[in-house]
Amino acid sequence: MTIAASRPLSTARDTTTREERDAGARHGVQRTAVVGPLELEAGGKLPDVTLAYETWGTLAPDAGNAVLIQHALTGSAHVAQGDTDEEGWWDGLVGPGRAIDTDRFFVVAVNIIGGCNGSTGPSSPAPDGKPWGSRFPFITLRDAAVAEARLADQLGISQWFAVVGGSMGGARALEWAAGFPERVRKCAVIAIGAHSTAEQIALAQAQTLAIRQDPAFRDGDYYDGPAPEAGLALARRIAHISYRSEAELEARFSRKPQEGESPLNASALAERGRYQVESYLDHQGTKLVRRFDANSYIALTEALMSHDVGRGRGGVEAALADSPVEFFVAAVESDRLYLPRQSEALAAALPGDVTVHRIASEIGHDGFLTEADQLGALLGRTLFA
Ligand SMILES: CC(=O)SCCNC(=O)CCNC(=O)[C@H](O)C(C)(C)COP(=O)(O)OP(=O)(O)OC[C@H]1O[C@@H](n2cnc3c(N)ncnc32)[C@H](O)[C@@H]1OP(=O)(O)O
Ligand SMILES: N[C@@H](CCO)C(=O)O
Repeated sequence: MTIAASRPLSTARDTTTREERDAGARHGVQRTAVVGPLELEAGGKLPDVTLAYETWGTLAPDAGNAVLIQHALTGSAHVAQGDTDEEGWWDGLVGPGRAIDTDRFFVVAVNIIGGCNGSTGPSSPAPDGKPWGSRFPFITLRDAAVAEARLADQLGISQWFAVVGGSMGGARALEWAAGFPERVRKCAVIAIGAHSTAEQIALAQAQTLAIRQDPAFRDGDYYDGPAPEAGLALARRIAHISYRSEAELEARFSRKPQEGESPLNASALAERGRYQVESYLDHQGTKLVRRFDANSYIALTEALMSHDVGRGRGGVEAALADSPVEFFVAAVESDRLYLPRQSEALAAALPGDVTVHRIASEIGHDGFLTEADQLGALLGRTLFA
């Protein structure tokens, strides 16, 4: 088998301490690995990349049971609860006896480069010891796959049994399949198309501008002062509307006022009470601000804007037409951000007759998270049968 190693293994080193290594033997506990310098697709360079990752289950002697799970925009490597107290974001799908059965598979999840959950990102120290901030280079999802391939080398995994992801995680999975076809047996691409569309880029730009125009942003060098929380919260509101369907928002909130507030009764504009849906979006914004870095939000949103599996490969069809990978494609029926027809177009570009599985949900894009049981049933009778 050809291993498309991204750089010599000798430059990659695992820097986990003894204690971290012992902790890493427990499932769902974060570990880190240094995978060396990374020349980036768009021309920049990261001198020494750290990846945070978690694992569940046991790697088979032939390393043939390894599954890589890729998180979405604001996700982390904590896919499943494992031996920890913290719930995972795909607990319904990953765990003992689940569709991705950790009694059978060795599951790995990696925090993407550019993120803020343990891997090298804008809030990490640059070589001068100060946070990267505005100096953090532009990264693409392809760069992320290259870095992750080095981690796979360190873990002794020459080929994944499967790479699975939803939303931005699906785009990352697709990048793995296109960039390292010999290293991926099966690939599940959920709630994402082959490339970002004009509307997805437009919505993303509104989000990044919301952050950039917050006075606290200071061109991204805000780590010695207040964070651009208002901008990040506004970005999340814009995004969250696109993650939920019109029908779900209407059924849940309609025109109801938030309890104790009156949207029509105010003596001044600034005092107007909120509709329930406004309060809900405020809450989603506040929650994200507590757990996510604004620069990472921009870096990853712009990486997702650049998503195009056909870039530099002669287009989407040429990138995938002769792929040896077995693909699974799924779309959420009510997704208004990553439309099911975009998943259909992806499937049409893949070799063979690839069915687009429909996740029945009224919720919208976030259905790939909320309908984990349904997705598990679909994966359990296809890729993971
Ligand atoms: C694949 C990935 O990597 S993604 C990683 C994980 N991502 C996330 O966790 C993203 C953030 N979370 C989400 O997007 C969603 O919570 C999901 C998709 C995970 C789950 O969706 P749902 O269960 O439908 O939750 P929903 O979006 O409705 O949010 C419920 C919250 O809104 C709050 N809420 C509901 N109505 C109102 C209101 N009128 N005013 C204020 N808050 C409200 C609830 O109290 C609840 O708060 P809590 O989350 O702090 O407990
Ligand atoms: N709720 C998901 C949606 C993006 O796919 C996230 O925040 O990552």
